[in-house]
Parts: sequence; C-alpha cells; structure tokens
Amino acid sequence: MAPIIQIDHLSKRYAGGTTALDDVSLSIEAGEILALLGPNGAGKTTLISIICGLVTPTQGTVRVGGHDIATDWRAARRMIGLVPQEIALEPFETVANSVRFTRGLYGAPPDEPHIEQVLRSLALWDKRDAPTKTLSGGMKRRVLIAKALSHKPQVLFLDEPTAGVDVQLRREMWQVVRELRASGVTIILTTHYLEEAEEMADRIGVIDRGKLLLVRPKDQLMGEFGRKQLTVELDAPLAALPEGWGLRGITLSADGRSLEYDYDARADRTGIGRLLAELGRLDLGVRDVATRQSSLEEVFMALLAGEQAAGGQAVGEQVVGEQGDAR
Ligand SMILES: Nc1ncnc2c1ncn2[C@@H]1O[C@H](COP(=O)(O)OP(=O)(O)OP(=O)(O)O)[C@@H](O)[C@H]1O
Repeated sequence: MAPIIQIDHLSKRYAGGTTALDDVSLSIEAGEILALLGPNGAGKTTLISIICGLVTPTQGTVRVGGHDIATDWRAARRMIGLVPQEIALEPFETVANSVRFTRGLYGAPPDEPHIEQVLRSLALWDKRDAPTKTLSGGMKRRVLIAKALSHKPQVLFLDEPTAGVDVQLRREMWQVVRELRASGVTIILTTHYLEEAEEMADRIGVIDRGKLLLVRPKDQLMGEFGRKQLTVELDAPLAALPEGWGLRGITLSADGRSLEYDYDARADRTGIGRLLAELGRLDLGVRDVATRQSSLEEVFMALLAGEQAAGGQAVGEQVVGEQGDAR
C-alpha cells in the first residue's frame, strides 16, 4: 500500500542561517500513530509546518495522499488537520461556530451532522453554545482538535498536544487520540514526553538538530534498547574477577562489591542461570540480587549521546546498531 505521507530529502534553512531540517526522508502509513520525539529546537515543528504548507522547504519533496504539497497544495491540504501547540481561539465565539468557521476556511460546505459528530466524539456537544473563553484548558484543547477535524481530514498533526497539561488531562488526551485512530485517522504527534510516545505510538521517530536519527516500531525500539541489568551484590568484595572465571560480559564494580550483567530479557537463555552456577562453583557468597530495565528515556538519552559522540554525523553503532532507517 502506498504511504499516506511520503517525505523525501527534506531540508529547511531559515533566513537567519539555522538549519532546522537536514535531509529528512520518511514514509508514514495510513492508520498509524507516529510520535516524533526530540528536544527543544530539534526541528519537529518545522517538519510539521512544512507538511501543512505553513513553511516552505529549502529542498526536498512531500506528498500527502500522492499530492505534492508544492504543486498540488490544495488537494494535499484538504487531507490534513493541524492541532497547533498554542491555544488560539476566538474568545467570544461559541464552540460550534468556531468549528463551523474553520470548516469554511477549508472551503468545505456546511455539514451539521459532521459538526455534531465531531463535537460529540470530543465530549463538547453540551458546550456547543458556550463561548470558548468560558471553557477549561482541557476543553479548549479539545476544541482545537474539533476545529482540526472539521473538514474530515485523513491525517491529523498534533504539535505537543499535552505540553504543560496535568496528568489527568494528558491521559484524557491520549484516550481522544486513540479513539481518533480507531476511526481511521492517521496521527502524527510531536512530544518531549517519552512516556507519551511509549504510551501511544505505533512507531517512534527520534529527531535531533534537524536530523531524523531513526524511525522504528515502538516495540522493536523497546526490544532493542530495553535491555535489563542484573546486579549481584557479593558477601565479600573482590579485587578482581577470580582466576578461572568462565563467563564473559560480566563486570566487577569499581568497589569490587558487585557484579553487573547486561542481558536481553527476551532471549531464551538469559545467562543468569550460568552466572549463578558460576558463583556457586567458585564459592562466592551472594548478599542480594537486583534487576532493572532500561526505560525509553534511557534509550533516548543513549541515542542522543551516541549521536553527539559521533559528531552529529550518525548514531553510534554500539547504541543503534544501524543508522536512521527512515523506511
Ligand atoms: N521562523 C523561524 N526563523 C528562524 N529560525 C527558526 C524559525 N522557526 C524555527 N527556527 C529555528 O529552527 C530550529 C528548529 O525549530 P523547531 O521549532 O522546528 O523545533 P522543535 O523541535 O519544534 O522545538 P520545540 O520542541 O521547542 O517546539 C530551532 O533552532 C529554531 O530556533
């Protein structure tokens, strides 16, 4: 199946000289939730803004549903809805009118059943006649989504949908996004929150300093990087691993009090049994054992560190295994 969005060799250099995007290529499949993860200034908003026709690229092409955003921009834009980072609503306008107005801006004819369906799906129907200034922060964000959905887009961009909102509201937004996906909308969201990407995305793209470092299915990313560490605290400190130590990949801590073992928790043979057997064979007493799993946060930090160590050229081999495979 052809991707719903195809981005090829996209670069953006702003007038001031900042390279906000540097040769980004990416395919987005219909019906997926893709999270673009990256620190401040990584280029996430620039990427979204180019696809939505708000910023002109310096180089490269973008197709939305097969329509080139430069030469066939009307058709491309009709397929897209954008929920911006900033809440900007007409304060005295009612909820329903705000949504109708946006639909009109897209050149779409009135469609009251659709407006009703959108407002109901976002739990805004009871507030349809309320001026937007009387709404809570969470409701205002939902109005922004309703506006973005007013012309029945097939692709929805959410630029940091939960920046600065409390935990409860964040969960509520996640639920809204899941329901949208279930209704067949493709969703691309940007976020600083690893938790958000982990919770919602089918695929995660990591972007830093204008480069797309990698794009992977979330489960694969967690599997590749979500390794576990076993720490065995010894009864008595060791100066070095004993003579005849028969296992590889195990390190002694600097104070000699514990052994550290990094392993793949999903493997058929983790090697933990052999480690414990070796400790028994050498008659080494164990005081305590602990395991911990790397979080996506650590994965992300390792990725960025690897990229910096490589001078921004590529992601460190030891961390990623292979470089940005933006499908
Ligand atoms: N209109 C502009 N003119 C000049 N430079 C810009 C403009 N917009 C963005 N930039 C610069 O481009 C780079 C990427 O910015 P962008 O807003 O795309 O990043 P971001 O990943 O969305 O960041 P954040 O998470 O903080 O929103 C930054 O260095 C930013 O200062």
